[in-house]
Amino acid sequence: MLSNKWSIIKNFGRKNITLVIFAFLMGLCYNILTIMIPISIGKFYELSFGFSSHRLAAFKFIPFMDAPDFSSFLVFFFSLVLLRLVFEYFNRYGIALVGERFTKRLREQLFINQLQLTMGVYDNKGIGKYLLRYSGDLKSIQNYMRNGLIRFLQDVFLLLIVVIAIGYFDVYLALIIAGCIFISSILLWLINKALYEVSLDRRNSRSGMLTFVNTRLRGILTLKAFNKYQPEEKRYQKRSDHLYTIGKRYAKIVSLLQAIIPAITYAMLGIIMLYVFISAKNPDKILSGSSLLVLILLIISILPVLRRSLRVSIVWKLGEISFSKLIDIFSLPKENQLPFAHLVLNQEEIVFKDVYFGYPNASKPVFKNFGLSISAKSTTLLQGRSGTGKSTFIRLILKLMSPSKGSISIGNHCCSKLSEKTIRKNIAIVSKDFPLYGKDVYEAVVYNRKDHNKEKAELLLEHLQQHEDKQNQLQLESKIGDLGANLTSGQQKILMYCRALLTKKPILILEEPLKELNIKTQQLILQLLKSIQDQTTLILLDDHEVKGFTIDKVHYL
Ligand SMILES: Nc1ncnc2c1ncn2[C@@H]1O[C@H](COP(=O)(O)OP(=O)(O)OP(=O)(O)O)[C@@H](O)[C@H]1O
Repeated sequence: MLSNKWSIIKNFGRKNITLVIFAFLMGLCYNILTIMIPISIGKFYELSFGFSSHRLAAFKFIPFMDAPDFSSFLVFFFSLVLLRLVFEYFNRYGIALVGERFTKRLREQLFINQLQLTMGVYDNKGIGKYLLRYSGDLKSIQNYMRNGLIRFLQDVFLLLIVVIAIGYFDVYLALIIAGCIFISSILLWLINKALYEVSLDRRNSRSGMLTFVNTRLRGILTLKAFNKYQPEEKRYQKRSDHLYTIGKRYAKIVSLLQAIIPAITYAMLGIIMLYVFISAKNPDKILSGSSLLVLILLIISILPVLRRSLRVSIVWKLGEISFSKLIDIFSLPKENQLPFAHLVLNQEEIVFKDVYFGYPNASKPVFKNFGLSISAKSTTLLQGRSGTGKSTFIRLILKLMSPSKGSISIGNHCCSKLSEKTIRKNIAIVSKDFPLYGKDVYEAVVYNRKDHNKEKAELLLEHLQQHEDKQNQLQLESKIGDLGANLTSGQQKILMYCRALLTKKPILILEEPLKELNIKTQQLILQLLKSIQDQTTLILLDDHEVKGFTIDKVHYL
């Protein structure tokens, strides 16, 4: 759906058609009134000094052009000013709203998209690449929508009607102006092309620096503990120097662009003056005082619009870069492309058949022809030393990763045919690889925050903490810090149990089930597990045997 820029824009346009038409209509009215003001000044000139121009009479269809006296002219003139104010306000507001709505939609899609990317994508480029980014891109895209698209179309339309209005007074002059605009556009398009290359470099270099800082800050404790300030400073400085060099190149081209646009517009005025001077020698072509005044005012009133239109190609180019970045993200592989199915997998056997899995950047696979079957409502221990693949097993069963060969199935359902959400609805986990998440205990253990869940959570938490020291006991309101950083490892483990047990899912996976817990809490947990053993498929992963518990099957990794 979001495969290219135009499909994104069209999609938005379709859903916001009323707003877009409103902004355009307001712009149209505002443009017409902008042109009517210089024309009305010509009328003022006629009324005040008694001149009369047959060319100005061509605009008789405009109400005030017929004004018999100065006072009725003034009434029309002030109505014109007032209407222009109203239309300009609604036009600007409409365009701004289009920009705001467009980026709102994009940033929401971007957020969901980044959450839904497959694990392989994060592993490939580093999670930092997908964090806290894209605000600059969204700004360029907003600018593209507002100034590059809607306002630009409006400006072109205004320029067109002004050139036509000038054509009423003098066809040759209108052609000269149109020619000048055309030549200037080509010249500026060429300069902007050079600017595009530098802009691309500058943006990539800036993005690289953001990722750099992000990674350093995430590892800040190690940096501090091992006194790594100096090498990091040097690396950062190197990147910063590179960005400065690109910045200088960018500044050179932008300065040229900024200086050349006014020069072009003044040169155009010069050409027009030359034309008027030459045509003044031809008695047939002499323009009356009021027509000349209207012409000058028309030309002056379009100068800012002309400048804005000539600058637009950089808005397009920057928007283009940002759009292509976002489209790249939208086209990365995502989870849950398969439909969600309401399946309760409490009677199904879990089977790993000839599973082959290796991490993309690792030299040897973690699993090679790995086979295993786990009966429903049984208790299985997967025992293996560090690095034998316990965490990888969890990732595979949760479909965070998929095997390159072989299959994983739950009952008759092959996991490759089930959406990730369907599978995860049936599995609860206690593992250090899935840290606590939320600002307080309640948020960390309960997903559905309805009142009756709060009571259940409170009771279970109290039960699980009965053997903990008073000062270590947590309340639902206790703050947990970033990913549980404020808590001891024992408290974290208790909350992980609380989170897993509250969901009452048919499959429960426990990595190192008793580690970090005091002896009495270990006994408590074992009792609790025993009480659910006959309704739950329990999978324990540990590097040694788990005592005090009936295990149906042990599988050595
Ligand atoms: N993202 C990754 N990229 C490359 N290799 C990885 C990745 N994650 C794990 N590995 C490698 O895969 C192998 C299995 O790792 P895994 O984390 O599954 O082991 P484990 O049994 O859970 O170990 P531990 O008990 O120490 O957590 C290890 O050799 C590890 O180095």
